[in-house]
Amino acid sequence: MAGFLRKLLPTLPSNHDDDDNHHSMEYSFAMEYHGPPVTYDVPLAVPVDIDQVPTAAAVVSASLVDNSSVPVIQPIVMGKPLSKKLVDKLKSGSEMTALGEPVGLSARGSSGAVGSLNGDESAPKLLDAIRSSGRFGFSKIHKDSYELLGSSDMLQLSNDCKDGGGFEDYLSHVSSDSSESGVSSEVLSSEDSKTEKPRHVKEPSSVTFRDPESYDIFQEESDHAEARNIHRRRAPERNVKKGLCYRCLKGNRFTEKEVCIVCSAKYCVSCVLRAMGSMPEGRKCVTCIGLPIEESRRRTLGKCSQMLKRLLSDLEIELIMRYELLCEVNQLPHELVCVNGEPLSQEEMVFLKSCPKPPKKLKPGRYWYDKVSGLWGKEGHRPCQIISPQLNVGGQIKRNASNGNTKILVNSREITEVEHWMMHVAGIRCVGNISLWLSADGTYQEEGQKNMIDPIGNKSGVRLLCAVFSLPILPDSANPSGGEVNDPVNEVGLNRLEQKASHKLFLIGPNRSGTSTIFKQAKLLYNVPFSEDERQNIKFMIQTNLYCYLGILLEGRERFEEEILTEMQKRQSVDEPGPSGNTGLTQDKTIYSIGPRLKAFSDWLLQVMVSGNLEVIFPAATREYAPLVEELWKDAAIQATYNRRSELKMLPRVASYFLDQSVEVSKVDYEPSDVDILYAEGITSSNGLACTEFSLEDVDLDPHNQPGTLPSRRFELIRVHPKNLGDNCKWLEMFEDVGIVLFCVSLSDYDELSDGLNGFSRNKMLESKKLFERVVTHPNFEHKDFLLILNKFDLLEEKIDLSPLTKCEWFHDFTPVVSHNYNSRSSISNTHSLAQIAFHYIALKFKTLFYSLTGRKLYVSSVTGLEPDTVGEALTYAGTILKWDEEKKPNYVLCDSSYSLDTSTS
Ligand SMILES: Nc1nc2c(ncn2[C@@H]2O[C@H](COP(=O)(O)OP(=O)(O)OP(=O)(O)O)[C@@H](O)[C@H]2O)c(=O)[nH]1
Ligand SMILES: [Ca+2]
Repeated sequence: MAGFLRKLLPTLPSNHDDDDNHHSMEYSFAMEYHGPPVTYDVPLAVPVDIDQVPTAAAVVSASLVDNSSVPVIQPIVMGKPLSKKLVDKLKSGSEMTALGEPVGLSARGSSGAVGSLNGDESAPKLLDAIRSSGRFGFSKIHKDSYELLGSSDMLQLSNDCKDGGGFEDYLSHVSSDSSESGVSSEVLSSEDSKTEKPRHVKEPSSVTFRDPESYDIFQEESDHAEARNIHRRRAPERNVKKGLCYRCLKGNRFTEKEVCIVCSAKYCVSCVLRAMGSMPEGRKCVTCIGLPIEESRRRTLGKCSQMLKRLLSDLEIELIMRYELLCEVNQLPHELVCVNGEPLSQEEMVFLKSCPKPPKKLKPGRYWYDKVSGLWGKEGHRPCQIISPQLNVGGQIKRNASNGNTKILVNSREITEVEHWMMHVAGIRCVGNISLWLSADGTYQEEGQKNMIDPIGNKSGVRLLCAVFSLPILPDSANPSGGEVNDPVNEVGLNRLEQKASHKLFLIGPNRSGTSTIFKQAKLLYNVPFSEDERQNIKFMIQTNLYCYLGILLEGRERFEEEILTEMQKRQSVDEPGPSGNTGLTQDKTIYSIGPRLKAFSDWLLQVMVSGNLEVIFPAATREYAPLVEELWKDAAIQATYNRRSELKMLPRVASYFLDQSVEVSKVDYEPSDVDILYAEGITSSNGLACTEFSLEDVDLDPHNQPGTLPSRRFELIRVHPKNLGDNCKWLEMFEDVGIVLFCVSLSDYDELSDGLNGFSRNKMLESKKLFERVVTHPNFEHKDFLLILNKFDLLEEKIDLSPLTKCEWFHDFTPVVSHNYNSRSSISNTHSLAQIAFHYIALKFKTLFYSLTGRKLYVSSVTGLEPDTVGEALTYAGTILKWDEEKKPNYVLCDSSYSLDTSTS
């Protein structure tokens, strides 16, 4: 509208003055008079006070437009390709009157359709697409909607213009307009077109009346200064009630809608094509054409909704999505990306984006870049990817770029704790004040030294870590590019973690509380297969454990044998005092005695165990010793020892499960079953960290919902062994983005002693409590939900009758009122067993403790890790808690997911 005013009042200051100078202006200006004084009255030219000129205010609310019959002057938007009808009219030279349809020229320079054909590298492709499509039209569009130019029309038109010599100028005029000031409400005026009108084009009238319904949105011309900074310009905010279509103001939040990538206006299926036109820059309201996109929508570029796909043909969609991705105005503004403290120049941005491995999902922001290794991350954060090294972009990397505090310098940058931990896990031990060089091929080198340290990407444990922490994976010999291709862990881990918004469940508990059992149970429960690698590891672990169990048996055997021999000697000395020279060798034999061959094996095995080398020797030695295991197991002495296994404190409960099938298990070709895997002690990866993903159907908070109709959510279960958390659990800080902490405590701990260092042992429940306190109070978990898993309920049931709970001093006030019905379990009355009462008591102890530490509520589950049901219930519970959390937060999700909502309407 300001443009319109300008035509009437040529003296108005205009931000197009520069451009206007190119054109022959037919205005006359009054000059200041310098001549002699005059005697007659001079007619006064009163300066125009702009504020006094009556103008119609722009309609702000679309609701006013909706049902009014007032003719509305609509700004003409230049970003629209000419409609077929219009082109015909232009060619035939027919009168252009008040048009019942929107008018536009595809002439917005680099941002419009024609413009992108001129300037864009993709231009040939786009042209080809248009050419090969022959007559290209939005065939599916209803009624009087817009049509994209057919190829011949478009070429014809531009030829026409070239002949006339004016259209090109016109294009450049408009394009400089759009890039400098970006005015989207330019009015095609008689003055503008007088000198540059295309040959066959009749002069359009200066005021164009249009269908009041064609646009709801008005944009005021931005003021001059503001307009020069294209990135600060935004489409105006509009007050449309949530859920309504911005054009027809109908619908609700479940109505399928398409969103403008600039102003986030949402349009329903019947309005979207009218509101967005032919989309020369992708999905933008026509009034938003030429404006930079809303950065938060960058990730949705090129991702078309189902709704649009139904309205348009595949080819049209493809083209629009390509415009959306490639047109210049939608590109990330280079100066908004800062690398090592310096904003990028246009050239640097091109450099960065066209290198072999450009940063993925680049957004405006501040980044650091290690040119030597190619590591790339957000300023103040750990590395998040590896891009091509040696790019000449940004400034020099700073020591504190990633805000590390390890005193370990890698390529002049102080690395973060998580990187330090990774190096630690990878076997690169380094402590304070060391400076390393990490080259792009993944080798470390100490500054000033020649020897290389192995590429750390090689180790599978490290890869897993990288995946869990979304760290980039350094290249290694098998995968020199370090890329994601052919990299299963990275593929499955890193990428998936990034893509799916999965909730992280963080499982932790003291040694032997059963976290690995629960982890494995979850995998079995949700059918997450164990990888070949994992199976192999588990097999080796089971076999190694078997030798350990055998060792414990053999040690027991020795003890039992000695006991009997001492007994016998005592008896002998009592029976026949005096020198005992004539007692035969046969008398030394007991039921616990073994032959020399097995004795030699036994001695060797026990020696190995004492030296702590069991894991080094096995499973490699399995082939060699398998026959001996069979012989040993079948030996009467071993069987006799095994029968007294309850006296062997060292022998874990699960041992008998594996010992019973020791012949099978010891074989080279042994394949562990699911139950074997579940019962196996220890977990696959040596660093005690494991993660798995699974889906859970959404927990039903609404009782009216049909079962099975709920969407499922992705969960990621991460299990960490406390021994890998360092002193005072300092590594916990790396698990900042977990959704909920599952803290596992074994209920059977209460009467057990830990085998503490230096012979100092403590009650295990108190140890568990200590770790619980440490984790709960860790600053990282300040606002996290905690679900306490009280595990091994079966063991509690087993022993509570024999061993009172008060054996643990923390539980000194446990005085259950055992009801009279307690012993008659069949009684219908709702009596709790002593174990259940104890469970509730322990749960309350932890809840009280948690509340005193955090002021929040602790959730508790009773679990038997070896039984799938209880584990499943606990995990579902964790999911429900997370869901409650989401419900508590304002619901942005529904509105923003309007792309994907596939609920059909009208
Ligand atoms: N009876 C019974 N045993 C269980 C239960 N959960 C785990 N266990 C056993 O307890 C032992 C320790 O369990 P893990 O899952 O290995 O414990 P952890 O927390 O991983 O501890 P680490 O062994 O130190 O890694 C294993 O022998 C399990 O089979 C349970 O609910 N009931
Ligand atoms: Ca274990």
